[in-house]
Parts: sequence; C-alpha cells; structure tokens
Amino acid sequence: MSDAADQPAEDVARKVDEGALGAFASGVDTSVDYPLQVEGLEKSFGGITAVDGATFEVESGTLTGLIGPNGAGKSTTFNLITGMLKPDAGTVTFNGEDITGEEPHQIANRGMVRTFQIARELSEMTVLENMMLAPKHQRGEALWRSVMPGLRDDVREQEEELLERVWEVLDFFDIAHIAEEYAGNLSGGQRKLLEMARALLTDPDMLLLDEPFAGVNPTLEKKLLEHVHELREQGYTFLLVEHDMDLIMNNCEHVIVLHQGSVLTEGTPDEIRSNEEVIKAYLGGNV
Ligand SMILES: Nc1ncnc2c1ncn2[C@@H]1O[C@H](COP(=O)(O)OP(=O)(O)OP(=O)(O)O)[C@@H](O)[C@H]1O
Repeated sequence: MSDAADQPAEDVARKVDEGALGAFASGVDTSVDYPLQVEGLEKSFGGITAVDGATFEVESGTLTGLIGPNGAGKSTTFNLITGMLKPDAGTVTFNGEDITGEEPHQIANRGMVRTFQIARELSEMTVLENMMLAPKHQRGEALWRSVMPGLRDDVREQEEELLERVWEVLDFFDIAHIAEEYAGNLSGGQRKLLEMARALLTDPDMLLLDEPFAGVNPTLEKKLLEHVHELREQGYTFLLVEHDMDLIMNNCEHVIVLHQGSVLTEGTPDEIRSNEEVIKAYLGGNV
C-alpha cells in the first residue's frame, strides 16, 4: 500500500528527479497538491442524467480509484474530464487552471491523458511505429520549430530525442524486445502495456486509466501494477476506473464512490469497504 500521500512534497519531487525514467520523468509537476478538481459536474443524454453534480479532488502523487455500480457515471465523468464530452454544468480544474470544455488534445497538452485502446488500423503497425505516432501534441512544442527552414537541425534533434524517449519508455514497460512486432499480434496484457507506454510518451503529469486491467492475465496484471506504483512513486498522479474491487482496494490509497452520477462517499479502502451506504449502492454485492 502506498505511503506517498503521507510524504512531504519535497520528498516526492526528489523521487521524480531520481526516477527510473530519467530526464523525461523530470517534467512531472508535483507542485500542486490537488492537480484535478471536479466541481458540480453535470451531463444528461436526453432524459438520462449520467452525471449529476459530481464533485471531487484527486491528490498529487496518488493512485485514486473511481468506483461505482454499473451506470453510476464513471465513464461519462472520465469523458467530461478529458474533453471527450462537454459538461452541461460544472467545472474541471487541472493544475489550478480551468480546463472545462477544452478539446482532448489541449487537455493532453496540459499534461492529463487517458489511455486508449489501440485502434484497429494501428494493429497493422509495429509497436515501435505505434510509439512514434503517439505524441502528436508534444508539450512545449512550438510550431515555428517545424516550419522555419533554418531550424531543421532542431527538428532532427527533436526526432532523435523522441526516439530516445520511445526506447526509454519501451524499456521501462519491458516491451522493447517486441518493438518490431505488429500490435495486432500482442497479447491482451502486452496491448495494455503499449497503451500505457503511448500515454506516457506525451509526458503527462496525470494519467486516467479506464479498466486498464480488463482481459489481462494475472502475471501481466501484476507487472502492470508494479509499473503504475513505480510511476506513482516518481510523482505521477493516477485516477483509475476499475470493476475489480479487490484490485482497487489493494492498490489505491483513496477511493471515490460514484452513485447515480454524484459522489456517494470517499475515503481509504478500509473506510469504503465498511461503509453501509456503499454496500447498499452495490445492492448487496461484495465490496
Ligand atoms: N452517449 C450516451 N447516450 C445515452 N445515455 C448514455 C450515454 N452514455 C452514458 N449514458 C447513460 O448514462 C449513465 C451513466 O453511464 P456511464 O457509462 O457513465 O456509467 P459507468 O459508471 O461508466 O457504467 P459501467 O460501470 O457500466 O461502465 C447510464 O445510464 C448510461 O446508460
């Protein structure tokens, strides 16, 4: 179980500098205590209210779980946070700035990304090619760098840096040895590793993971979790939607429970496990 939340911010920041991912991890911004703040978020589809005043914060450097029964509004909340959907009301604040209604690429540029399933057309490309395509919107990238003729060296330098980083991330996720493999030939777990590797290439501070362990065998699940914990120790912040309750309870230091589109309660796994309201919301399911 994590203890990062209890550490002073300087300690977390120091870990970032010493991180296994070297220079590229040094971009993690650990200066904000609560990088993600969601306030009164609302979204309806016709007559169905999917998100109904959801309000919560995610603490820096934590692995926070977002749980709730089927239809509670978890996916819609993720979509509202990451700009895939526009809210009817409410605000999303990231690193102290209002990002409500911004486009997904703008939000990714700010350092918040979600993992995506590898699209079918990308299955016909190799792992390496998938990685090279990933960071379409590099943070800090200035357009003039790529269009001014006198600055071609800069572009080449950027490409070299990208390739170096690609190998660094592939190494980190132990998938460098399958760099030339077609993504379509990967196992479910290897695909999940690639999805996370692609997300990490965009140099985020915060990752939103939607069911990252679905269809992953126990060995790779363990490996994937180790990577997540390692990154969290380096200062990355995670918000995780996952149906496997044991996995949430054993790995998250903070759990937020959504029910009928709003936050029913939140707390440590132990607090959530013994909460009567949560048990009721799950209609007697095992929590
Ligand atoms: N595009 C849409 N059009 C109409 N209704 C939608 C749409 N997206 C979500 N809903 C409805 O909004 C509610 C919340 O759905 P959402 O997928 O966000 O819940 P969830 O907690 O992620 O569910 P699950 O755990 O089953 O994935 C559900 O009643 C769902 O049917």
